[in-house]
Amino acid sequence: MAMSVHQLGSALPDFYAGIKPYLAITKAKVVMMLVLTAWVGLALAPDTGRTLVQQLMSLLSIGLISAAAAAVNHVVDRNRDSKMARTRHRPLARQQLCVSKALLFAACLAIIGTTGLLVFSNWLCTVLTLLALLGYAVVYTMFLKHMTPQNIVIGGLAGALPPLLGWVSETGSMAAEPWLLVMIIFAWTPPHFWALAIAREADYARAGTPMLPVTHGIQFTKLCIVVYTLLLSVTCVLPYLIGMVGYVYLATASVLNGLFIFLVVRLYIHHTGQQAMGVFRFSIWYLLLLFVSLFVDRALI
Ligand code: HEM
Ligand SMILES: CC(C)=CCC/C(C)=C/CC/C(C)=C/COP(=O)(O)OP(=O)(O)O
Repeated sequence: MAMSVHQLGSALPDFYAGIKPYLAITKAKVVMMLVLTAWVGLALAPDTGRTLVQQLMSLLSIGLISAAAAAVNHVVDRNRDSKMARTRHRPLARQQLCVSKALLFAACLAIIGTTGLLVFSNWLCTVLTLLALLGYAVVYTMFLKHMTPQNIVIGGLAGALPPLLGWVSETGSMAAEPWLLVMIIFAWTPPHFWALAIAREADYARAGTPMLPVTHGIQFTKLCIVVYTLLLSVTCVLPYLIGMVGYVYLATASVLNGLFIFLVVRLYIHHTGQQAMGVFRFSIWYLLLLFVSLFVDRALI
């Protein structure tokens, strides 16, 4: 029987309430950023004559596998998440979604994503994306995160891989250029995360997670943030130096790096929790604008 407009109007909120917990465990905004960086890797790769549909389906598949990794992270961390103010509202921490449903959802995302990559991309891209999934969901979430304050430095490699995944989805082989983009995200991750960890230090201490500000103190963490931000600024110049991109990128990167260095040095000198959150929020804009500038630069050449 056809549904009336009135019935449809009341069914839609119910449907949304049903899928909301599933959406929440995908870390959708982070995944969108990961897909953007994969897209840039794809756009900068040599043209191999693939169709737009093949390219978009490859990016979608990388996004689905990343979302699966995020869902597993929610399952594994549900008890610790329930002890932290920032994460205690999460569906698994609040027992609003059960483990088996979340794992089934993650498996579906991973299977659809893997099939998508095999059909629309190539085996090397598929294997590397699955390695990134394991790197984040197993190596980082199950082991490193709870073992060492270097957790996010080593585990950060998984989140840094998407530009390489995008490139390889296009070419079927690795090259130095996408590795430079991986290195940029790799160097960006510690300032990105440690700024937040400083602001949320008490939360991490309560959950017993050995994040750097908890184990080595806030002042030392701020020093590490400054060191990684300087390393990031140097790494950012490399794509220009090897002729991969031009002045639009270089100018954008210079302004962004200048601002980032200013903010982290200011944080080092006089610290407030508010400034640490400012650095964290800026880090997200930084990566977004840097990768958009790579894209624009290439489009203008
Ligand atoms: C091991 C590596 C990383 C760690 C530990 C980390 C940690 C975090 C944490 C704890 C948050 C806050 C989430 C919240 O408010 O609940 C966050 C937010 C975010 N991260 Fe990362 N991150 C990492 C890597 C990345 C990577 C590689 C990207 C993208 C390329 C990224 C993009 C973002 C974005 C866009 C947000 C904001 C999300 C929002 O507003 O909901 N992160 N990150
Ligand atoms: C296939 C592929 C590219 C996989 C990468 C997957 C992925 C979602 C990486 C993002 C890294 C991230 C948000 C880490 C935070 O985890 P956390 O547990 O420290 O943060 P939380 O406390 O907010 O959960």
